[in-house]
Amino acid sequence: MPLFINRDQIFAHQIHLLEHKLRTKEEHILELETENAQLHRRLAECLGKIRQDHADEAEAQKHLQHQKVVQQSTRTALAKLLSDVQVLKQDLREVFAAYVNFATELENQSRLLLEQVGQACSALQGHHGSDVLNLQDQLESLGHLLQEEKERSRAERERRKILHNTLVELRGNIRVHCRLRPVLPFDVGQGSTLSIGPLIPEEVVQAVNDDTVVVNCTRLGNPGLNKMFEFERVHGPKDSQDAVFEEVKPLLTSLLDGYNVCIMAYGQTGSGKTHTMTGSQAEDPSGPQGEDQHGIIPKAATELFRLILDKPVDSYMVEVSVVEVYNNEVLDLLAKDEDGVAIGAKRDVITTSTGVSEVPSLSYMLVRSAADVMQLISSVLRLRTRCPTLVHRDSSRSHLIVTLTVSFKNPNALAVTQRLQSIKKDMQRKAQKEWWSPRCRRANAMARQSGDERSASSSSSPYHSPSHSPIHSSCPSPRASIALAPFRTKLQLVDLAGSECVGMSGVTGAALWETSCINRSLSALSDVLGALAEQRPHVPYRNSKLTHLLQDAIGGDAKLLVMLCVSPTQRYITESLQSLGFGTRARQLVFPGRLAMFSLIDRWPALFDAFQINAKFQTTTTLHLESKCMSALDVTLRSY
Ligand SMILES: Nc1ncnc2c1ncn2[C@@H]1O[C@H](COP(=O)(O)OP(=O)(O)OP(=O)(O)O)[C@@H](O)[C@H]1O
Repeated sequence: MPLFINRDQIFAHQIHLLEHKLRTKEEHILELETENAQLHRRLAECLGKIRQDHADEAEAQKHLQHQKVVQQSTRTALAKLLSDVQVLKQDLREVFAAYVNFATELENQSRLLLEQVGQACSALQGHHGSDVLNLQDQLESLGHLLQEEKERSRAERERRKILHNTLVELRGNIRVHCRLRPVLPFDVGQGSTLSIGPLIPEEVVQAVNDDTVVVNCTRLGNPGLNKMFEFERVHGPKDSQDAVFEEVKPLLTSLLDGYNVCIMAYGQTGSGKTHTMTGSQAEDPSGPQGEDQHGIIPKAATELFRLILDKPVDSYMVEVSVVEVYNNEVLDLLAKDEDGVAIGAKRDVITTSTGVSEVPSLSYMLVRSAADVMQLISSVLRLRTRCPTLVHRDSSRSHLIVTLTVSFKNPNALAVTQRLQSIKKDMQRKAQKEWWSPRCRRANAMARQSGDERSASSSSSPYHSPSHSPIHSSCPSPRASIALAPFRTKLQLVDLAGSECVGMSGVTGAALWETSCINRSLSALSDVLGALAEQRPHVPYRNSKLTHLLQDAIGGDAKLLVMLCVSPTQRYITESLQSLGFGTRARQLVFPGRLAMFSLIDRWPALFDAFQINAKFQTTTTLHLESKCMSALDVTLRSY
């Protein structure tokens, strides 16, 4: 069989072999290239490392160089320091040597000086010993004199204090303050047909200073005539509620001192009585209006509880009663029916056997804070009788009397207040029976100053009889007289109904009857003040329920403050003059205060005993007080 070798196959085989070889070579080349690349990379790394080593070496060289420099400078500094230390050591040695020298020298000098002083002293004692002793004696006696002077000035200060308190107390038994309200829109508006004034309100009443009001009466047919009225304090239209209360505040202290206190607002309708007593939002005096807008009642309650806070815990208890006097009837505004609804029950006023006015079955509420008081009052104020008048659309037609009764449990306070109460009753008795003669008083004082105290006091003054002295005779010893029951004083806060005339208020029918009742009770109040001022034996307290209710607060040693509220415009000039006249008459009650002053002079010894003041001081104080009282009386009499 022929052997055919296909050339194409051979070529193909060779090509295949060659391609295989070529691939193998190419793979070998690739491997070599990869190896070459790795070698290149390692070479680069080695080169980098060598470069880094070079840099590190350079840095180390630099550092070494720096170290060498530092070493060099340290060595130099150390050498300098060593030389300085050597110098300092040398200096120190020199200073120490100098100090030793100086100390030795000083010691020598001191010794020398001491010797000289000793020599001088012995020389002085030898020559002037008696002078020194004299000087010492003089110094000692001057010390004694100084001590005596100090003692005298202390006693004088005490004396002044007693005198001041007494005079303030006696002068202040009745005070009249006046408050002018600002001109308000209703001073023109409605009722202009009845108005006697012009449409543009003309201010005719003005406060000229702190204690004087002037009324321009030109339009009343007195051309160019100005009437002047003086009161203890006059508040102008710009005076705030706070300023008004500031003048009233001291009465709260008197209340806790054991005196009955009454603060009443008097004036025609719309003159600002309710604003002054309760604040303008009368039915919610504890409400959102600022405290500076509160009237005397809330502020007095706050002050009372503030004062009580300073006293021992639980030594005082405060109860509130609220009544209104309407058409000469007393209505208990705290009385409630079975359902607890306030009804304003009718009550009566009586005078007890001890001469105190009382309202049987009157409701009292125990209060523990001013907020309690105001909550109570605001809850009953809506019951108060009101009626719109031509002058004031929210006119109160009744007298509102808020009474805070304070009960004292403190026996010391009780002792003092009981003594004062006894004196008060005694003075009231005497003031009603007898009339004081200035000439006799002056004779008494002069007689007593010349030492004849006993004869003067027993012969001419009706107030000197020991039988009338509550402390000497009618009262048992002070301690024995202290009753166990708590002692009570009353703070009566009164918002009187308006004192306007019927024509001005424009009321008719039932309201006319109301107005007539209001005017009658106010005139009864005026009569009571008049009777007290004139020292009439009978004071007509019982002519009206209002005066009967306020009996304990008017006269005697009770403190009464009448706040006259006055509208400033021409339209109300007649009412304003009437109010100012009422205030002026009330002020004349100062006179019984003077009587009380002399009644008290008779009782200085008893009072001094009560307060354990020593005998020598009693004598000097009595003489001093009497002479002061006499001059105060002379001034008063001249002003009458
Ligand atoms: N000093 C005052 N400052 C600002 N407003 C006042 C002042 N006094 C009174 N007023 C305002 O005058 C108005 C009448 O005052 P208020 O109700 O106090 O009179 P009133 O004398 O109590 O009258 P009434 O006897 O008729 O009850 C009220 O709107 C009150 O806010």
